[in-house]
Amino acid sequence: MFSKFFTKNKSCRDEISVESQKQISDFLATYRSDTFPQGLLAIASEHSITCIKNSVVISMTLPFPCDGALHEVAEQLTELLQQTVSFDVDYDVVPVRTHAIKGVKNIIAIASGKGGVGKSTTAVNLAYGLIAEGCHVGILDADIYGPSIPTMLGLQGQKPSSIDGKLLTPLEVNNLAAMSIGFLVEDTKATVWRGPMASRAFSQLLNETDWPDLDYLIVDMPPGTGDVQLTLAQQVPVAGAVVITTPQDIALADAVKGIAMFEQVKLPVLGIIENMSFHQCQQCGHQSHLFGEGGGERIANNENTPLLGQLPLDIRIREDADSGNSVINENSTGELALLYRNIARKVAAQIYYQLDMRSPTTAEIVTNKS
Ligand SMILES: Nc1ncnc2c1ncn2[C@@H]1O[C@H](COP(=O)(O)OP(=O)(O)OP(=O)(O)O)[C@@H](O)[C@H]1O
Repeated sequence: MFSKFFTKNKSCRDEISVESQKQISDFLATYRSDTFPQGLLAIASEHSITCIKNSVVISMTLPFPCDGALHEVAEQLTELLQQTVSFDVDYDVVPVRTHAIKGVKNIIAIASGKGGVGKSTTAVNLAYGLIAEGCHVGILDADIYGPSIPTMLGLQGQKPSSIDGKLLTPLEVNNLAAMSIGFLVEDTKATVWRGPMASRAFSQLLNETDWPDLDYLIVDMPPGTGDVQLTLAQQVPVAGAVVITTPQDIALADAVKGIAMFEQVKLPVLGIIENMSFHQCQQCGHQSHLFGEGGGERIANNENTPLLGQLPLDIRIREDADSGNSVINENSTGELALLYRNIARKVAAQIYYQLDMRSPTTAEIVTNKS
């Protein structure tokens, strides 16, 4: 559970007019958006409306992090009522599959059929995006042969400690718990490992880390669809996988192989992210589709999986990744940060709508199948 937006101060509660109460309730009952396709109230529990120091506060518990989406609702209500409206939310994320990784609720695998498409960069920014949306997140670098997460988090050269001599304490940066083989061995040593050795090392990393309480653990998978990737996909109790691609035909063909690999091991695919979709001119705003256009959408349609978002080829993303920073930590409401946050929220929403038994849509899918 995670409480935000507001510190409750029960001593200064005012009366809220019946008319305002009704206006808010009507608005919430009919509100629909990408994040809340069935409405906000359909997934909220314990909802109440109070007025504190002349501001309206809507309290509720929701099943996935969505601060950004609630911010939009609050803005619209503030406009409607001509009075400040904010949310006081608890997020109650639950594990959608049983597993033995202590502290971790849901594992999300970030994969790509092809190397160099920006999988690790996207994994890091999605992790920060989920934190910005209001939940607790960790990242595990499973890219045993080319661990880049330590550099992208600005943690190169740092080593995890151990309190009991058995479990490793993950490193932490900007509220993100992180573990990587790159913290433990030199890059050159890991690259010569053969398949079984690599998957053993990964399994130790996953199971012998003392993870704090995490709503989501992002696992940055090694690129490709070979034996190592297949073994890892089977080894990790993944809730769902996200496939990163660029718009080139060759990357798209490999992304389709990635989706097929997850289907083979019966892991749900949450959707596709198209990275480096376009370049936007800083001066005139013109968008050039350097690597082709519409490919991510096409394969999403063909594979019957959502296109979770399209990210630009942008020098700020590259510079931040190289210097251990993130556009989200620099400005969590900047244009690029919001793109990542929207995608992160969609990933969390997909887990709920597709796989969480509390969701009416999950129940529907299960009922239809049986
Ligand atoms: N949207 C983007 N805009 C600009 N540069 C990007 C973007 N996404 C990734 N990059 C840059 O592209 C390079 C490759 O990215 P990254 O290491 O994340 O790819 P990867 O798919 O994880 O690679 P590998 O397959 O080797 O693990 C990095 O220099 C990164 O900063």
